[in-house]
Amino acid sequence: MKAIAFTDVSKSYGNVLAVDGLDLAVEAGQTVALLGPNGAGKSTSINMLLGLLRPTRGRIEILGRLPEEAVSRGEIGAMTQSGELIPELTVGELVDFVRRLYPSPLGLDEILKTADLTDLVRRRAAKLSGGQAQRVRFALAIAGAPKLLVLDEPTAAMDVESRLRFWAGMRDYAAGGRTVLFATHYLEEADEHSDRVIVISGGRIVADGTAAQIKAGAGGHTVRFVLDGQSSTGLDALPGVSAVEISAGTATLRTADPDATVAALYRGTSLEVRELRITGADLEDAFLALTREP
Ligand SMILES: Nc1ncnc2c1ncn2[C@@H]1O[C@H](COP(=O)(O)OP(=O)(O)OP(=O)(O)O)[C@@H](O)[C@H]1O
Repeated sequence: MKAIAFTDVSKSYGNVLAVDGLDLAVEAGQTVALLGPNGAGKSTSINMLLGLLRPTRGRIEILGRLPEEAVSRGEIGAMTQSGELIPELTVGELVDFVRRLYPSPLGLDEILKTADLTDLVRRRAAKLSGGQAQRVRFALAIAGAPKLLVLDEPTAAMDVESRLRFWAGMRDYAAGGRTVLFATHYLEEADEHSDRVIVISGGRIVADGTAAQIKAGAGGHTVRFVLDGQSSTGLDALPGVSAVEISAGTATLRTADPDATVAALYRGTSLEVRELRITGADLEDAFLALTREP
């Protein structure tokens, strides 16, 4: 049984097609990053997965059930982009209150430790910083020991320190064989904290694999050098080159064979090449290549 199964799922808002025929299967135990630019359809997909929105077409199953059923059985924990905390309650009261609503919750101490809130247990919610409040939302999401944890841009309000603590907690939680799906704009988070990256753009999946596979699929390497005012004519015909961009006097060549490209650049052109740099494609290059508007 799959943890998440989308079969030909679409969602329209009036005449805006937000999600366009999504097919997606996630095995139990995977940690999946959902990556995409603004408006790609990430939140819409997550809200359908949580049973908060119904698809216009297609079918969604979570752990073999309809999303609403999985939610009502406490099998999905979620951290969405909104969600008010009750300001008068302390962190400890709030977490304990929510965990008691579930049939087989995690222990209070375990939740507080996983979300790194032990030192804040007596702090009132009204006095929490943005990053601390996000860690409380994370604690509430894991309180019922859900088999599937869904996080929509979980680190949006967090500083670097809070992010590190948050990801350590998420990894602890996932390590117990649970399934995690998180949406993010941060490529490095997808790279570091997931074992599968799904890139969506315009409501469709445009790439699906490990971060390494997606990087490799983006055209291998980048050769950059300072071109200044010299002509860029012919750069796109150099061996291996699949794309050329000129920006602020710098030429960026995407190439499958950086050695051949550089050799031809020196031997086959009369350009004065300065500050040459060769890099492997990173996830950001891949992401931009995959989600560029046609
Ligand atoms: N309630 C709504 N009514 C009308 N259009 C909507 C609604 N919610 C989302 N949309 C549109 O659907 C598309 C997908 O939006 P969605 O919020 O799912 O994207 P996203 O990938 O989560 O974006 P972001 O990264 O900005 O949160 C966008 O074009 C958006 O404007």
